[in-house]
Amino acid sequence: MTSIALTIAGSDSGGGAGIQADLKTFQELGTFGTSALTAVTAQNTLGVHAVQPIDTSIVIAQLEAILDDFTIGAAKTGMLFSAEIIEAISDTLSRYPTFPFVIDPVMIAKGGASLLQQAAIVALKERLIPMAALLTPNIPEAEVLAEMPITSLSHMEIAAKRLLEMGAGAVLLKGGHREDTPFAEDLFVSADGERFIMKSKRIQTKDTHGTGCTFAAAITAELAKGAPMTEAVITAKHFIHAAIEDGLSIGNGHGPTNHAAYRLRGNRARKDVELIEKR
Ligand SMILES: Nc1ncnc2c1ncn2[C@@H]1O[C@H](COP(=O)(O)OP(=O)(O)O)[C@@H](O)[C@H]1O
Ligand SMILES: Cc1ncc(COP(=O)(O)OP(=O)(O)O)c(N)n1
Repeated sequence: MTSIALTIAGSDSGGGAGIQADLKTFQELGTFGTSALTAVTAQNTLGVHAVQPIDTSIVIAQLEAILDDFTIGAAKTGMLFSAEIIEAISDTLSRYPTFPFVIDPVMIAKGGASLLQQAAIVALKERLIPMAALLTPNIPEAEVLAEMPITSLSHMEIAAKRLLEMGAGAVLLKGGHREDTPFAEDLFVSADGERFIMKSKRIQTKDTHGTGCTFAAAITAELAKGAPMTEAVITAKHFIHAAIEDGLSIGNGHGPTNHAAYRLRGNRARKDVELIEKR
């Protein structure tokens, strides 16, 4: 049976992040990708030049077209831009059968451009996070949502707990932005009381455009295929590690991660580059 995944996100004309990264990742992990576009960005490896949100009626129409026809195995969100778009997504999804829903609370692009209006943060917290099977903030996003600074693993623990209290089924707090460790350490906690850390070496590279989108899309693809949440996030960590390690040095800024790397390695984790630490 074909597993179908859905991304609700913005377009990155440069192809490294956003809808493009999500669809490539869905394909690489053997799922059929569908998409509802929330915004168009004129973007490349150097930054975002322009942003045009999609009219909410068109966001709703895209979701209805997909959900009226397909059985979605899992979905994710990326760039959502405005409170109006978030509310439209929440209202529309509420009218359909549920599926595992991954919220990647995208706020700011690598070059500093805003991908979420300040006024949309309340809508994100109140309307979308309670619908999430998994919330995947990076450190700056978790700092905004949990309203606290995060500079250590113990801060991550406190913030993740606060985010769980907002109603998500689980939180994967990504540690890529940590400066106090040579590791890329992500903390997973769930409302069911599960907790573990996924730890890999930090790769020295500038080619990390789209890491967050790709990671959340890989989790979504695995969930769409029916993997339990824990297995989905572990497989996705291997996927993103390979994608960063074999990152593409194209363009003049931060090159994109290599979505094909995990498949080219035979869809297997390499023990020498990845350590999963369960506590
Ligand atoms: N330099 C790196 N080396 C290895 N893994 C990394 C590196 N940077 C980020 N990661 C991993 O990539 C994933 C995305 O993380 P992060 O960079 O924190 O998110 P975002 O792209 O949303 O800012 C996480 O699993 C993180 O640990
Ligand atoms: C259209 C669009 N959506 C999301 C992002 C942010 O992507 P992310 O994976 O967090 O990667 P960086 O921007 O940090 O490289 C984006 N840039 N564009």
